[in-house]
Amino acid sequence: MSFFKRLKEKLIGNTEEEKVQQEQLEDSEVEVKSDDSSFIIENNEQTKSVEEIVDEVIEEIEEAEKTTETVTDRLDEKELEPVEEVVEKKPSAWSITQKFKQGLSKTRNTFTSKVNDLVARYRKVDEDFFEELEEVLLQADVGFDTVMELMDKLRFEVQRKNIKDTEGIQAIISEKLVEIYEAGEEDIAELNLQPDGELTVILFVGVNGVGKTTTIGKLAHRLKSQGKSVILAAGDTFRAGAIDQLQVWGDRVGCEVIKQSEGSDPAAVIYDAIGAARKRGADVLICDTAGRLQNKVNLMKELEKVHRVISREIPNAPHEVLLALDATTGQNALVQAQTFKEATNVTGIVLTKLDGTAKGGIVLAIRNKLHIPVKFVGLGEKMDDLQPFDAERYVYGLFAEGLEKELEKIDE
Ligand SMILES: Nc1nc2c(ncn2[C@@H]2O[C@H](COP(=O)(O)OP(=O)(O)OP(=O)(O)O)[C@@H](O)[C@H]2O)c(=O)[nH]1
Repeated sequence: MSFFKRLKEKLIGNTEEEKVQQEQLEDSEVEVKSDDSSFIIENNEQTKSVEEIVDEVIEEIEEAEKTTETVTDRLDEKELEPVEEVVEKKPSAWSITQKFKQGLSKTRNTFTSKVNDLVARYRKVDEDFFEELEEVLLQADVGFDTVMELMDKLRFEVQRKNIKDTEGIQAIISEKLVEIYEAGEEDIAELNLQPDGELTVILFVGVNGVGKTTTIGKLAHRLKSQGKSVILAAGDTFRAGAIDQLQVWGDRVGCEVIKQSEGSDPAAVIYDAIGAARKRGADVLICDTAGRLQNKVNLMKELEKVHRVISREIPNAPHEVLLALDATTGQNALVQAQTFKEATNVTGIVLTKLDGTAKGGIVLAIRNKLHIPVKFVGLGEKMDDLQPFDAERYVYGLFAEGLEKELEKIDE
C-alpha cells in the first residue's frame, strides 16, 4: 500500500464506523450566514436558529450531568468503585487527527511557511535548495543527526524518481520523516498495561515544572475513560505543594490519592500505595516522584530505592517508567532525558506542551538520539489533550495543507 493511502487510512480511520463518522462530519459542516436581524446556521438538511441550537446544547449538558456523578459524590464514598462510571465514547480517528493539527499549529506556522517560502523561491531542486532546507529543519529542533539522515534520504529519492520541481517536496519529506521515526522499531507506543485483574504500575519521573502533575492527571482521566480504576501515589514529597496539587487532580478525575506528609520517604509512600491498590483491586497505580536534577547522585539513589520497592512487591514492575519532558525547553529536554536515562530505566517519554513551541521537531531529535519511544504528547491544557504519539498524525500536523492536497489526489 502506498504511503499516502496508508496515511489517509490512519488519519481518517479505516473502520466502517469511523468512515461513517467522518462522512457525517463532512455532511454537517456548518455555514454561518448573517443578515441584519439574526444569525442563521444552516446545514444540509435543516435550518436552525442560534437559540434553538443553544437550547439543544443546554439539554445535552443537563442530560450528561444527570448521568455523571459529581466529584463530591465520589469523595463521599469510602471505597473506590472497581469499574468507574464515566466510560466515554471512543473519539473518532479524525477528531484525534485534528488535535494533532491544532496542537502543532505553532510549529506548522513557522516551519511550513519557511518551507513554502523555499519552494516558491527555488522552484527547482538543487544543492542550494537542500542546504537551505537543512537550515530550516535544524531551526525546528529536528536535531543534527536526524536532519542529515533525512537529507540523505531526500537526495536519494529525488534522484531515484528524477524529481526536478520543489513542488510536492513536503509530501516526500513527510514520507521520509515517518520512515525515520518508525525505522526498525516495532509498535512500542502503546502503554504496557497488564491483563485484566493484574495491577499495572506506572512510575513518572521528570524535573519540576515540566507538567508532570498535569500529565499524571490527564493520563488517569484517559485510563478511567477506558474503564480502568486508577490510584495515584504522591511520591513527590520534596517539592512544597506537590502533594496538594496531585490531590486536586485526584479530585478532578475521581481517583484516590495515597499520600503522606511532606518530606516523608517517597519509597514508603509508594509501598503504601501498592498495598492500597491491591486491596481495592485497582487496575493501574500511577506514581509521582520528585525531580531534583541538581543532585544527580540523590536523584539516582531515590529512584533506585523506589524502583526496588516496587519490583520487590510486584515482579516485573514498574511496567512503565515515563519521563515527562517539556517540549518548549528544546535541546535542554534532551540533556534532561540523558540524565534520567542514566538514573533509571526510562521506558517512554511524555512530551508536554508540544502546542506551546514552534520547534516541534524535538520529537524526532528525542527519538533518534535517545532511542526511547515518545509514548504521549501534550497538545493543550484540556483533559483530553494528552494523546498517544503517532508519527503519521504528527507529520500531518507539520504539513497539513500540503498533505491534504496529496490525499485528495488519492480519490481522483
Ligand atoms: N499548553 C499546555 N500546557 C500544559 C501541558 N501540560 C502541562 N501544561 C501546563 O503547564 C503548567 C505546569 O504544569 P504542572 O503539571 O502544574 O507542572 P508543575 O507543577 O509546574 O511541575 P511538575 O508537576 O513537577 O512537573 C500548567 O499550567 C499546565 O496546565 C500541555 O501539554 N500543553
